[in-house]
Amino acid sequence: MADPDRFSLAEVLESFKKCLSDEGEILQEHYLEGWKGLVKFMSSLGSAFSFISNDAVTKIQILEDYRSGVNGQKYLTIQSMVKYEVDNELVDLTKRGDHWDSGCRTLLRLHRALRWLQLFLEKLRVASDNSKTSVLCTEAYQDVLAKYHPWIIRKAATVAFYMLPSRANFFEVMNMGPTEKVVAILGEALPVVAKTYDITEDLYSQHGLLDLP
Ligand SMILES: CCCCCCCC/C=C\CCCCCCCC(=O)N[C@@H](COP(=O)(O)O)[C@H](O)/C=C/CCCCCCCCCCCCC
Repeated sequence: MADPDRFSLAEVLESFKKCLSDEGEILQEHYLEGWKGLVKFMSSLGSAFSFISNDAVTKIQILEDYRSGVNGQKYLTIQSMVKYEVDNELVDLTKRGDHWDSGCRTLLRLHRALRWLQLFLEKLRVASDNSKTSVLCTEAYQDVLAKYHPWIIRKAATVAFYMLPSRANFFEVMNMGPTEKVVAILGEALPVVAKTYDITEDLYSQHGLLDLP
């Protein structure tokens, strides 16, 4: 029987595929499922990564709480969440106040990390067997995510990245079989992740939500 606590890239990919509706909406249930799958992967990397997975878990939980709350219907899709929170002034737009943990602000943090994931997976896909995942991960982090983090987080993240296993061991943890198969799955996963990212980026840009504090 499949171990529900074991990371499966195929399941993560399936969740991100399912989160895109035919109408171009992003279903939060599956979006968050994809993130939960990624957190499983982080958990298998050891305690040096706990501070990162704890932050992701906290943010996933905030969004899950909205989804299961009295206004849960408004949180079915990212689009409906944005509309509901913006229309009802439930988002702190310029400085942290009563709505510091709005759904929009919380999801923005995951959305930015999704861009990191997209870059990292692309680097991983095209890298040679002897490439260091620590270098690939650091490059992707510096390119897109580091600018949003204070010095102390950047430092801790960079130290943690040094603990990453080799590309071969990394692929083993991915639980997907031989390298060629993982590379093929990554090729399939990337457009899905990119589309999810692009739709969210456009939506947030239209509403002026890309710099939420
Ligand atoms: C297909 C499988 C291969 C790749 C698997 C990767 C698995 C990655 C899983 C989870 C990624 C974690 C995402 C973390 C979300 C971070 C959100 C964030 O930016 N939070 C910061 C800002 O929040 P607020 O303070 O404004 O509330 C927060 O300060 C950050 C705290 C923790 C550090 C975040 C560093 C993120 C580095 C990117 C992930 C590296 C994972 C490496 C593992 C390969």
